[in-house]
Amino acid sequence: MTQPFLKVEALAKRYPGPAGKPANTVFENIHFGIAKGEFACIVGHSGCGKTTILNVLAGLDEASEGVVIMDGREVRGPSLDRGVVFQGHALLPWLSTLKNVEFGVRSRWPQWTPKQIEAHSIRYLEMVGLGHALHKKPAELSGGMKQRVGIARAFAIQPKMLLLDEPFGALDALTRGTIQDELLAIVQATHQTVFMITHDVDEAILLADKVLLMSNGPHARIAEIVDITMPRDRSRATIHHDPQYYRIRNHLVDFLVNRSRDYAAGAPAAAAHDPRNPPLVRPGLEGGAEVLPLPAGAAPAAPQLKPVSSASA
Ligand SMILES: Nc1ncnc2c1ncn2[C@@H]1O[C@H](COP(=O)(O)OP(=O)(O)OP(=O)(O)O)[C@@H](O)[C@H]1O
Repeated sequence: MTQPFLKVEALAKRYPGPAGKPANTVFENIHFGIAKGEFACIVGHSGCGKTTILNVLAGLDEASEGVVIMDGREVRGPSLDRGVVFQGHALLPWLSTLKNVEFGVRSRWPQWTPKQIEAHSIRYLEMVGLGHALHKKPAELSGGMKQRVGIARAFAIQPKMLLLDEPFGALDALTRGTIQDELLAIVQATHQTVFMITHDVDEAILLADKVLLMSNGPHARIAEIVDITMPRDRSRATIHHDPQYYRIRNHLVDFLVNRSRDYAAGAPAAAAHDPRNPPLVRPGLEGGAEVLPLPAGAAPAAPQLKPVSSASA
């Protein structure tokens, strides 16, 4: 089997317990892979450790155990190979939109001339619809515009991997939808490899090739990996017409409402044994699970989810 572009093996994060008490294990036994050009979303309840995992992938935090390999090399510390967009936009307030993007571009290609840096930066700002706001300062921008600058800045350094920590979490629904569409278009055009945290199941289905479902903490793990096999040319306006949409959505929502807790309690996927429901999930290797195809005749109208392996991309 070919190695995934990003490989996460046996990752764990533990914080020391109070004197004499055992360590607090946030998550452990985390295994997954992301292929080049793949868009992976991670979903799970608050506090299960999603941001910690993203920070470890970014090289901004260290895991207590395990290893992250990207493009054949172990991740040890931050690098311009990985672009990060946080929920808070993290722009430099004294610099204009353009200068904020140029800052990253200059660090990436220090040998470029100012003209090259400017042209490259403008191209990415235009991609997110900010060609008209190049010289505005962050304070003059709306929340959505600031987040667009963050996205343009991250894409402009052409990272090998883009890490997005709930980038649209603070935006109103309309703005969020528009930027989701823009992100979808840019990712389709650039074939960017992406790891994104979201709490929004619909956002995950719209954007992702696969969704990693984390069980509740402590001792959280990747309980299931769901391949989103709907055609890649998705749009918010039409995605719910796809016959797979509600089956996948119900599966993800049911995980968050019921199974995430069951996995945490050590009794995963009780629904899988209910004869009224076709088996959908079975535990996989190393703490993951596979989403299985429907048995023949179980739900003739619903196209099947592609089987996935828990420990590889
Ligand atoms: N310094 C620390 N000491 C002990 N526990 C910590 C420390 N820092 C973080 N944690 C714990 O690690 C857990 C994971 O935090 P993290 O922010 O990664 O979760 P999350 O899934 O991203 O949550 P959210 O969805 O709310 O952003 C939390 O339960 C938090 O209490």
